[in-house]
Amino acid sequence: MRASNEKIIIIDFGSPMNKVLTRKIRELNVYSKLVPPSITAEEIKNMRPNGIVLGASPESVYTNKSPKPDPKIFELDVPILGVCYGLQLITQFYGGVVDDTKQNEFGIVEVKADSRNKLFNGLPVYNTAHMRHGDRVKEAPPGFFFLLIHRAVRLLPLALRKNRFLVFNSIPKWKQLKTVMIFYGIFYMIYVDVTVNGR
Ligand SMILES: NC(=O)CC[C@H](N)C(=O)O
Repeated sequence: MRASNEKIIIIDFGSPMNKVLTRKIRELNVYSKLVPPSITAEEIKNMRPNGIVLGASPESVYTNKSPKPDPKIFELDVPILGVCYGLQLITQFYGGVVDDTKQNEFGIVEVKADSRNKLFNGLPVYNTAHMRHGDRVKEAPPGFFFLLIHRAVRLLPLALRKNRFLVFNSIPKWKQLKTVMIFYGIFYMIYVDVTVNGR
C-alpha cells in the first residue's frame, strides 16, 4: 500500500485506547501522532494535519479536573472526530448535555445506524460496537443529530454539523468512507477489532 501524505493528530486525554487508535490509523498508511491535551491550537495548526481526533478518557467532561483541549482548535479549519470522551467534549462545547448514567457499561452492545446516511453505505442497519463508558450524551447540541442509536440509551450521536470532510486513505470494511464525514462525534469504536465491521 502506498503511504499517503495525510496526517492525523490524536489528542490523548488519558485512555490507553488512544494508543490503539493511533496505531490503527497508521495501519491505514496514514501518519498519526498522539499529543497531550496541553498542545495549543497554534501548535496543531503548524503541524498542518488533515484531521484531529479527540480521544477517550477515564475522566468525565462535567468535572473540574477533566482534561480539556485548547478551545481554539474548534476554530481551525480542520475536521474533528470525537471518540468517546472526545465526543462528549464536542457535545459540551457546542451546548449539548452530557450526564452520568450511574452505570458503567463495558463490552459489546448492539447499535442501530441511520441507514439513510452514506456513512453507513454497505453496512447492516444493526451492528455491534465495543463500549466502555459511564456517561452519555443526553442532549445533542443544536445542529447535531443522532446517527447511531444504542438500543438502551441514546448515547451514540454521530453528529453532523459542518461540511468539512475528513478523508482517510481507506478504511478497511469502511471503504465507502473514503470520505469519512465532517465535523462530528462518534462513540462507535470502529478501530476495535471486536467491533463487527470495525477494525
Ligand atoms: N471511553 C471513554 O472515553 C469514556 C468517557 C467517560 N469517562 C465515560 O465514562 O463515558
